[in-house]
Amino acid sequence: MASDSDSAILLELDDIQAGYGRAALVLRGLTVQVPAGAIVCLVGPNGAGKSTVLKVASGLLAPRAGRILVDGEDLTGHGPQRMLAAGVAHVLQGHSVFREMTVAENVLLGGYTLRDKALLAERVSFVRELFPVVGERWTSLAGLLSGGQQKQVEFARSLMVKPRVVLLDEPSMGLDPKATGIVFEQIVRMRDAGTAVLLVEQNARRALEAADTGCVLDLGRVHVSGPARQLLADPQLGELYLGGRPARR
Ligand SMILES: Nc1ncnc2c1ncn2[C@@H]1O[C@H](COP(=O)(O)OP(=O)(O)OP(=O)(O)O)[C@@H](O)[C@H]1O
Repeated sequence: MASDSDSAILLELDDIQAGYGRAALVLRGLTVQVPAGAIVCLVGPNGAGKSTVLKVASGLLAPRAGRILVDGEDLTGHGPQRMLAAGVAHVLQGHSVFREMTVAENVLLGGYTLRDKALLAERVSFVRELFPVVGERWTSLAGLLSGGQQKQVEFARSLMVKPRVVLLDEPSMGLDPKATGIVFEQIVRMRDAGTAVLLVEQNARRALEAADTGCVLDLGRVHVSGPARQLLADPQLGELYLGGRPARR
């Protein structure tokens, strides 16, 4: 029988090997666990395979070996549609709002599979409350919003189907420090509202400050993992992976 701590694992990638075409493997025995209600952050050098981990988790890239478990159910080999139905939503790198559509239209695209009108209305009010700017700019063209606001529209769209875990690929990409701060506050709010988060970020220090757990990727595996605060305080990791020494306390 699973122990309490086992049963709290929502998403598990177990000993994953994955790569592209005939090229060498990118992931070489990678294991990551995302507990329910937690933010797990993957950090590592450029090209370490962080985005590849998310693609495997959402079914965009089939692993060559290893298992993908959602709430203990083995979903290895299933595509994005099945993974989304199981509660795994993927917010891709870059900007994916439709600029010529309104915020409302963008968000509602995320709920197009919801047949139940009452449920759709409930999800709309949930995301409008969680992301106030989405509610305030509901009828605006999405292209008129700032980069950070557009990112929140993407988050809102991904939450329409009430996922259990959201995969976020470089959410701060292209944002200034202030907008980055707001986006990370919203990620914490998503977690506090009950959605687990698996996050990939270049801005490793800022991401680890928001995260519960950090995993450092190197050579296609998780090299070190632990409480995010512990990783932030480790001078060697700071030097190697986090762009310099941690701030003195
Ligand atoms: N669609 C693809 N086809 C072929 N190779 C790819 C593809 N996507 C990524 N790769 C290769 O896989 C490796 C890992 O890429 P990935 O994007 O997962 O790394 P990353 O850690 O997210 O990098 P970055 O921090 O630069 O975004 C790289 O060598 C990259 O060139």
